[in-house]
Amino acid sequence: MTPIAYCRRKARESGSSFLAAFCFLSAEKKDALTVLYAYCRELDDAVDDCSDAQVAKTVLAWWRSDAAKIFAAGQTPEHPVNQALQSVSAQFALPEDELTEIINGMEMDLHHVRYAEFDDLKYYCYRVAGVVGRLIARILGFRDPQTLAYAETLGLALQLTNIIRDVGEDARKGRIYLPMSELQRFNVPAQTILSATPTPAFAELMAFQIDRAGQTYREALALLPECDRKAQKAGLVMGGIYHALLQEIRLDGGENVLKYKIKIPNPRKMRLALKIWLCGFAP
Ligand SMILES: CC(C)=CCC/C(C)=C/CC/C(C)=C/COP(=O)(O)OP(=O)(O)O
Repeated sequence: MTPIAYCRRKARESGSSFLAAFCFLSAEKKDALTVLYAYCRELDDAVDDCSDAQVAKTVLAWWRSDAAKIFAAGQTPEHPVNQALQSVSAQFALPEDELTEIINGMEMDLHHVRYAEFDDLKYYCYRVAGVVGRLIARILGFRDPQTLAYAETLGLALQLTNIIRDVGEDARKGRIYLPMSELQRFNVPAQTILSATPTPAFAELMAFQIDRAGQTYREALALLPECDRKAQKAGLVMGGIYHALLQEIRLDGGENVLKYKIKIPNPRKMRLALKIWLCGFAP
């Protein structure tokens, strides 16, 4: 199997919310985003598949050394995803530090099961999603460098939405991403989340989290220069799909994230993608 065929299969099998956004792109950009997606997915799976943090650390160290070969003259990485990324990085001038920052983010996840302040959580989000946004923006193309700031902020909005949607699932793994200072401010003991027993205080905490994530989409969009709107359309579709997910969570009452994972059905995702591609996205 060729490296790109491997990445396509990996992306297809993931059933990600974002693949609908790739449909309207040229084959070249679609393949590049598929390779970047496969890289993020492989790293995520590598960590998730290890029940022991020490083993996960070793696996990530292997990925770090194999990914370094992408940028080392005359070297070929061993993993098919890194091999595919070698061509994509050269073609779209992807910076090494942004690609390795994603590995740093995954590693952070092994040590941090709690974040004290929102700024600590934001730093994690930058590493696992902000840089992904920047890399996506580089593949899609831009004229104004401020587009990178837009993409980084949209990455934060998406990651905050993901954290909100997955509060219950993460709690079952003993993880709470919501900042501890905010749990205290809203009088929500960690045990409420870990034992999945919604309370009025938890509902208020979630309403605050949902509002802030919504505000982050608006901040991101305000940063996108007009001249790059067309080139960045596929990223806007990704943002639109996740923004619709945030609205669903809000309409569902917010606190139900403790009980089940809210999803947008595939046909609605495709309709949304087409609508945003044709008419734009205004959160
Ligand atoms: C410019 C731009 C587009 C910025 C966004 C950057 C970006 C895609 C960040 C990833 C954040 C995220 C929530 C990943 C989950 O993916 P998943 O496939 O696990 O999601 P799923 O669980 O909803 O399918």
